[in-house]
Amino acid sequence: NVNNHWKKKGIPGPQPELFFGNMRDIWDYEKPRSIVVRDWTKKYGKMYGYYEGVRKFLVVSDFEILNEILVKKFDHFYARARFELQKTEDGPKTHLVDSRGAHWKRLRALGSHAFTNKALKQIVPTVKRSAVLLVDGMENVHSREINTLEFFQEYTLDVISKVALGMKDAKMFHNEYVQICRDIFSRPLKHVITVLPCIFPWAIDIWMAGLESIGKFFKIPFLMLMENLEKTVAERKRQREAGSPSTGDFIDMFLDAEVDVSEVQFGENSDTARKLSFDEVVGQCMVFLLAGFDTTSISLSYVTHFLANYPEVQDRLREEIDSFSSEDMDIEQLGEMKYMECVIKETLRHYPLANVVVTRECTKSCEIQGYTFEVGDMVATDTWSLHMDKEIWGEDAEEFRPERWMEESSRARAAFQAFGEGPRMCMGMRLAYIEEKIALIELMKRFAIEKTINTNPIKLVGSITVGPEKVMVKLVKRK
Ligand code: HEM
Repeated sequence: NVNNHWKKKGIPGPQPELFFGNMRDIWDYEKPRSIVVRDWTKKYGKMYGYYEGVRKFLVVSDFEILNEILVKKFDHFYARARFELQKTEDGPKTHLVDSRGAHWKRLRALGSHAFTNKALKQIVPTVKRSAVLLVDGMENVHSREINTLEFFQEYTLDVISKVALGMKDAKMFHNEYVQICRDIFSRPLKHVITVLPCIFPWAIDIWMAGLESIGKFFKIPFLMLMENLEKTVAERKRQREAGSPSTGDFIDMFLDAEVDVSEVQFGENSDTARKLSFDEVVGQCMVFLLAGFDTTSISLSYVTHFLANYPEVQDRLREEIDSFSSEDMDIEQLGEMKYMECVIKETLRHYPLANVVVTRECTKSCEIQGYTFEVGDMVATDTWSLHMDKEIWGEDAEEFRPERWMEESSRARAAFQAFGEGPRMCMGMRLAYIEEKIALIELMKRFAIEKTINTNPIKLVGSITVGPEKVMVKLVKRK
């Protein structure tokens, strides 16, 4: 019986049921998987097992073990666990987030062109313009009570549409991608499309082929997005062939990018292409669009929730902002905004919204702290528990206290894993900080954020990420 796997190994965990395993506990959009997993950790400890259908996950929130898996023994765990909807082998359309081994290494190396210091510097003016449009939009709301999440979704999509897809004329609040992206992220695990492959993973390749053909007749948000992106990239290729100059956005960067393959041999399968194929360029754009949209907007909305609840934090942050002349704000100045960084980090410590993506699959057997990991074992990280661990963060771990980041501490840097950890950690972290900082500067220069009767509590929802259903606050114009 596959659902006996953990029991046989002496690993504790919630009792699975036939076929579904523990899936029925974690498949609701209204009861995010990460929160259920965190509650299981309280019951079963820092290492336990559960099942998504017959997919077996070992949940880890022990810092030392996580550090081994994500950093020190990365060469034994260089693959992310396959998502429910992922083919068994990498193919020409496999994108960065899903890819493995040499293929991943090459996509990562080619994608990193988008996040060099030079590239980020060029992005700053675009981000600033989007931030001003954002607060203009907020000012136009009559009641002054707003759901900040909705606004930040418009903002992050505006930024990423412009810097990644070169959509210079994208109109904030009228961007056709917003709804498609919202639909993609609100798909619960509890859907026949995802549940069946968890129960019958051996049929995944047939299932995926079927989905691709059905997708031509039904409006599946993800496939609609891919179709749009394919058209955009094809159009850009045509323009370039006709002699148009580079626009400097991610599409051009990816079409230009080349990598020296001798440096990127990795894993068991080799990959010798130097450039990205058409499908890979489309895949990179999709990954950056989706990864950049949801995470950053959710993170910003949580920040406004805390700022509304902690006026003293808000005052201190505003003091910092006012002490900089924001007209010529560049990357260096943004880097000097230390308190701002503490506020963002402390928020992400409380709400590590993307931990579902921080999974690994064992690719070479090894032993860690007495436990033997076998090839194919899947590890899910419970960042929510790690971030509230009193042994690491102290007795006040559950308090929202940005100052903790300024204090001397023997805590390992890697104890903070909102962006994952190790060679496979988030690629867009620096862009996320830049976007968040610039949005908060513009927002707080213009408004004070106040609590209303609808601010608390926030309800957490999600499947791939965990976000607030909404964050209601009142914006009061500063004199
Ligand atoms: C607050 C905002 C963000 C958070 C909390 C976040 C979090 C994460 C996490 C937890 C992972 C998995 C890391 C791991 O497995 O160790 C990840 C991966 C990734 N993120 Fe982010 N992210 C954010 C913003 C962004 C942005 C703005 C972009 C790009 C535009 C981006 C691009 C990526 C990519 C490409 C990966 C996959 C990396 C790989 O597989 O090699 N992220 N992110």
